[in-house]
Amino acid sequence: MGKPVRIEQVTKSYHGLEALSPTSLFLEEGEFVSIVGPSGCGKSTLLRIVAGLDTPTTGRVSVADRVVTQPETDIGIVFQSPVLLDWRNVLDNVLIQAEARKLPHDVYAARARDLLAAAGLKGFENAYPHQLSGGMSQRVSVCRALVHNPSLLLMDEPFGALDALTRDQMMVDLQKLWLRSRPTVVFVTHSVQEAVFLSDRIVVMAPRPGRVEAVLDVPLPRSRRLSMRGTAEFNAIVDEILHHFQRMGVIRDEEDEIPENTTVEMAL
Ligand SMILES: Nc1ncnc2c1ncn2[C@@H]1O[C@H](COP(=O)(O)OP(=O)(O)OP(=O)(O)O)[C@@H](O)[C@H]1O
Repeated sequence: MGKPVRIEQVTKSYHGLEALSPTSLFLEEGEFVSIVGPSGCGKSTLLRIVAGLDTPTTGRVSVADRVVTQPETDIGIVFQSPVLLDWRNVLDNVLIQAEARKLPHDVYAARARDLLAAAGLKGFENAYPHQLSGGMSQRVSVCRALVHNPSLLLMDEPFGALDALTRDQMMVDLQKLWLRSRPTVVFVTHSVQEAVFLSDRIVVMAPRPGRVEAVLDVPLPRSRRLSMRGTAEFNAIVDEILHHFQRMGVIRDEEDEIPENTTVEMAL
């Protein structure tokens, strides 16, 4: 189970310019929270600060009451690009995290195989990165981020480079993997539908300077199925988020209204 994360009045300025204005957020243990917002609103900055890869200008982040002051070790991170090592096979790429933490190889090799099977990669353990599709490579990255059973999983547009069908499958698979161990998740995405499908709560961010515009609950039952995207409950939440972006002037259409069931992938 994941640990709670407390973000308290965090700001970030670069060269005197405020990229992120005071941001506070509390993530409960095992909660899946997505951050959506236009380019440049500080999503990646906030994620890096939570990971301890960057320091806030003011404010602080704590994970289970311990203030983050350096790169966290009990976390898994997935970026948009899979960053696999070409000379290591799939299993050995997943095991990098375990090796870096000097964890027992046999135990973690079994766990890696189990995760790969759950991610639909059974039979590919000995394949090399150049033999994988983009979706398969990103599945390997997700397994690598989870193999040491982290209490916090941070994902920065992990499916952004994938085609729509692969993204759909990745959402389903990620939900399945998350439900197995329930780490606390911060998931940055430009896809409103992806955020609604996966999240317990969604943070809508506004740009210049980056700030939290709204936080929405997603009270849809789990485990969620792709067909849920056709339901009124699902689309009401999508519409609510889109209206926030309309109000901010981030998206517009000709009549300045959002048509029913609009799919906004990357208008942001
Ligand atoms: N190292 C840096 N030096 C100077 N400015 C930076 C640096 N990193 C980020 N910024 C600025 O901070 C702001 C927020 O950037 P950030 O990458 O967090 O946004 P984002 O919401 O993740 O954007 P995107 O969706 O395009 O990835 C931007 O205006 C960016 O130019």
